[in-house]
Amino acid sequence: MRIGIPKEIKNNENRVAITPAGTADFVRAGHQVMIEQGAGLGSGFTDQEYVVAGGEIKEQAASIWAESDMIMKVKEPLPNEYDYFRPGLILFTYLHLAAEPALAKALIERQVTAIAYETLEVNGTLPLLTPMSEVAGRMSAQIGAQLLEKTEGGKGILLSGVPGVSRGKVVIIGGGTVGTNAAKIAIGLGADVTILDLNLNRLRQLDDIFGNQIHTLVSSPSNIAAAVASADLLICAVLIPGAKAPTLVSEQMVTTMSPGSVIVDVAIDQGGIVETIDHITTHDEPTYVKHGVVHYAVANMPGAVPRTSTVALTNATMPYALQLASHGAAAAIRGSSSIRSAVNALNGHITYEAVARDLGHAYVPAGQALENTTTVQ
Ligand SMILES: NC(=O)C1=CN([C@@H]2O[C@H](COP(=O)(O)OP(=O)(O)OC[C@H]3O[C@@H](n4cnc5c(N)ncnc54)[C@H](O)[C@@H]3O)[C@@H](O)[C@H]2O)C=CC1
Ligand SMILES: CC(=O)C(=O)O
Ligand SMILES: [Mg+2]
Repeated sequence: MRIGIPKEIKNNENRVAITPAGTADFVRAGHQVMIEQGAGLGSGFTDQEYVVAGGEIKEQAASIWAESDMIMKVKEPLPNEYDYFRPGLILFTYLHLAAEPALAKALIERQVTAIAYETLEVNGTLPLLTPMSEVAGRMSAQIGAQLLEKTEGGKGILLSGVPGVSRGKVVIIGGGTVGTNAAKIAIGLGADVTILDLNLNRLRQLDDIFGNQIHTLVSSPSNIAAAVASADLLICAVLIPGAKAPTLVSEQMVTTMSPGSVIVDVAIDQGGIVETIDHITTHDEPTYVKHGVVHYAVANMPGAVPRTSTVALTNATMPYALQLASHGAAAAIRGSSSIRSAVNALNGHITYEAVARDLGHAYVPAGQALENTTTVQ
C-alpha cells in the first residue's frame, strides 16, 4: 500500500504521524511511504532520517494526498485539505467529528474511509487516545500553574503555597486518563486536589492510587457548583467516547469563581464542558478572560511537546496502521473489532453511533456500510 504523511498545518502543531522507525516498519512489510518535506522537523526528525529508513520525501502536500491509498495524520484535516478527499481514501488520524460537522459532511460527501484514533477501542480502553491524554493531562496542571501567575493574567498564587500560606485548590472534573495525569502533576506541585467523576468505581480506583493526597466527589450539579466556586484552577477532563462533551460548568458557575482563577478545558476537542468557552483557542493565543477568569481551550495541547508526543502517539498507532496497510481497509475492518470501532465514516455513511446522534445523521454500522461497495480498498 502507498502511505502518505502530510505535514500538519494546525496552529503550532509540531507532531508528525510517523517516525523514521515507523517508516522502516512499513517498508520492511513491503509498503511505500511518502512524507512531506519537513513534516518531521518539529518533532526533531530530519528528511534525511526518513530517506535512510526507506521513505520518499515529496515537496507538495497535494501529490501526497493524490498518490496515497492511506493518509496518516495527527490532527483532523482543516478546510483547505477537504478538496483532497476522494472515494475510498483511507484517512487514519484524530477526527473529533462530533465537534467538526463541516468535516463530517465533507467525509460523507467524498466517501472517505475515515478511521479515528480517538474511538479505537480495546476491551473498554481507548489506546490511541490514552498517550495524548497522558501528555495533555500532565500539561494541564503545568500550564494552569503558570497561568495563575500574575504576569500571565492569573490571581498570583503559587499552587504549593509556602509554610504559613495555604495551598492552591485544583479541581479536576473527569477522573480518567487526563484527570489522573493532571492529578499526578498537581499533587507533585503541592496543590490541594479534588477530583469529580460520575463513575464511582473510578473514584474508588483514584482513592486507592492517591489516598489522602486527593479529595474525591461524585459528579453532581451541586458538587460541581461548590467545587468550581472554590477552585483556583479548574481542569476539565470529561469524555463520553465519540460524543459531544456535555456542558457541566454553566456561565453562572464561572461567575462564582474568584477573579484571576484559571480554567483549562482539555475536553475542548470534543466541544468542551464549560459554557463560557465559546471558541477553541490556539497555542499562539491560548487564553482569554471572561468574568475575570482566565480560559484556556487549546485543542492540540500535545503539539507543544512534539518530541515526546510524536513518539508516544506513534508507539500506539503503528500496530493498527500496519494492519490496515497489510490487509486493506475492508478486510481489516471486517477482521478486527478494534479497527471497526474506530471507523467514523465509510462509503458515505456515519458509522459511529454517538457521532451520528450528535450530528443528526443516520447511523450505519461499519460492517453494513461495507456491503455493496467497491470503493473501499
Ligand atoms: N485538548 C487536547 O489537546 C487534548 C484533549 N484530550 C481530550 O480530553 C478528554 C478526556 O480524555 P480521557 O481522559 O482520555 O478520557 P477518559 O475516558 O479516560 O476519561 C473521561 C472520564 O470522564 C468521566 N465522565 C464522564 N461523564 C462525566 C461527568 N458528567 N462528570 C464527571 N466525569 C464524567 C468518565 O467516567 C471518565 O472517567 C477527551 O475529550 C480527549 O479527547 C485528550 C488529549 C489532548
Ligand atoms: C487527542 C487530541 O486531540 C490531540 O492529541 O490533539
Ligand atoms: Mg479540533
